[in-house]
Parts: sequence; structure tokens; C-alpha cells
Amino acid sequence: MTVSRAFTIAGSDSGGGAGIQADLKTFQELGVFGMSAITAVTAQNTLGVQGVYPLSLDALKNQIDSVATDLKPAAIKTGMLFNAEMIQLVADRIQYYEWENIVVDPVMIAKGGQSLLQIEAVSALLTTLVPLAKVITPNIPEAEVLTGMEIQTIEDKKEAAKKLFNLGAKFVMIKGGHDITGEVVIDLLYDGNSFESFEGIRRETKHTHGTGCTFAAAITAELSKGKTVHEAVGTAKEFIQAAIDDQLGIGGGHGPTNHWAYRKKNLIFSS
Ligand SMILES: Nc1ncnc2c1ncn2[C@@H]1O[C@H](COP(=O)(O)OP(=O)(O)O)[C@@H](O)[C@H]1O
Ligand SMILES: Cc1ncc(COP(=O)(O)OP(=O)(O)O)c(N)n1
Repeated sequence: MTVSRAFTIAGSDSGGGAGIQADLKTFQELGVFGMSAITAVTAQNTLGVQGVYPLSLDALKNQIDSVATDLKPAAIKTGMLFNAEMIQLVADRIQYYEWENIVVDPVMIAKGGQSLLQIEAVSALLTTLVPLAKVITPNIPEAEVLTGMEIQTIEDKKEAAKKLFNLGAKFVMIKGGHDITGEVVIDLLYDGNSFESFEGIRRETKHTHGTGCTFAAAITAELSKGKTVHEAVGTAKEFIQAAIDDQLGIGGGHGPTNHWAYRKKNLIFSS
């Protein structure tokens, strides 16, 4: 039996809704063997981030090399990378191992407003990691920081996507969770030629902690199975919609989504 293998390089969320924990849960739910390299440990819950503790560059490199030299991941996701040195190291390792299925989730700020990336690291992200990305998945505020433009209209989103594509990302996915109007939430995928919209039903809920991590992890899991980017995004969209719809309602603030919901829904429909 061959097993699909996905690898996440990201921060740890003690609250379990975002970061490494969300990624590994998503990999598992999509039937993929998950591996991880931790960049930073965060003390975090649904109320916010109480502390950020970056690991050393040596600790990060060792984790990546341990996974790479033995377990051979077929797709790799990057999340919270915290500073320019970590970004440079991750880009270096990706090139060294000639990895191609790279999903870059350019995590910058947690929902509570706390910074998860040093602002001076943005240029490292743009010059070293974006060119290696098969898919980059910014939310609207992240796309604004990466492109230096304000994004309000669909035309703005298209222009931002083109700018990121021109930096070398093969596919650009601009997520629509931060749009404040409409009953439909639209994520826009650009492949260098055309745009495709992936639509979901916008839920009025505060329980959306970790949606970006979970969505990007689902894309990574599907790429590790050999799916195309369009197929992978389609499944990821269904996965995140189910996870938001089937609320857990835990914690006093922005609660986590339900990673088990997609498989539960499919089990119910297939029985
Ligand atoms: N309230 C919501 N209802 C339905 N889907 C949502 C909602 N918020 C976010 N999503 C979806 O979750 C995914 C992550 O989006 P977004 O919130 O923009 O990212 P991030 O968590 O990085 O800020 C996208 O597919 C988006 O469409
Ligand atoms: C450790 C860690 N990594 C990433 C995030 C941000 O996750 P995201 O999916 O963008 O969700 P919100 O934080 O915006 O709810 C995080 N919080 N912690």
C-alpha cells in the first residue's frame, strides 16, 4: 500500500485550531500521512495569542532534514515562518530537496491582531519563497501587504493576483473570508491565464479560527495525492465549508473549526 505524504512547516497553536495542529488534523481527515517541522511555539487560545517562542534555526533545519531524508513528502505547506532567517532557511531547503508541490500560506497576523511574522520579513517572503510556490494562499490583508495595494473590488483582487503570479507563484489563490459583504464568500484562483471563482456560503460566526491554515492544508493534502491544483482547491473548499458549518462552539472567543466535519458528512452521505 502506498500512502500519500504531506509535510507542514509552521507554528504550533496550543489551542489546536490553527498552525501545525490544524494542518495535521486536516491531513489525517483527508487520508494523508502528516509530518511537521515547528518554527515557533505559540501560547494561544480562542481569546488570542499570549506568547510567541521561536525555535532556533538549527532546530528548524534539523526537523526539515529529518523528514526529507527519510519520509519523502509529496507536498509541503508553509505557514507561520516568523522571521526572514527562517524564510531563507525554508527556501534553501526546498531548493536543496528539489520539492515542487509547495503551498505557501503567508501567515502574518492572527485573528486577534497579534503579529506572527516580523514585518521586515515580508521582502524575504516575496523574493525567496513566493517564486518557489506552486500555490500561494493570501487572505485579503495579506495580499495587500504583499502587493502594496489596497484591495476592495474584484478588479483589485485580480490585479493583486497578477502581481503575485509575476513574482513566480504558479497559482495564486486570494481568499475572500475578509470581504465584509455578501451572502457568498468567493475565493479567486489565478493560473496565469484565467481566473476561477470558488464560492461558499458565508456563515455569520465568530468561530473561524484557523480557517486559512485548514484550507491551505487541505490543498496540500490533495496535491500529495497527485490531484491538480484546481481539483485540490475544489476539495479544500468543501472541506473548509463543512468545518465552518458544523460548529464546535468551544472557547470564549474565536473558536476553532470542526476538522472532522467533512469526513462525517461524507460518511453520512455514503451510508
Ligand atoms: N464566515 C465564513 N463563512 C464561510 N466561509 C468562510 C468564512 N470565513 C472564511 N471562510 C473561508 O475560509 C477560507 C479561509 O479564508 P480567510 O478567512 O480569508 O483566511 P484566513 O483564515 O487566512 O484569514 C476561505 O476558503 C474562505 O472563503
Ligand atoms: C501558529 C499559528 N499559525 C497560524 C495562525 C493563523 O491562522 P489562520 O488560519 O490565518 O487563522 P486566524 O489566526 O486568522 O484565525 C495562527 N493563529 N497561529
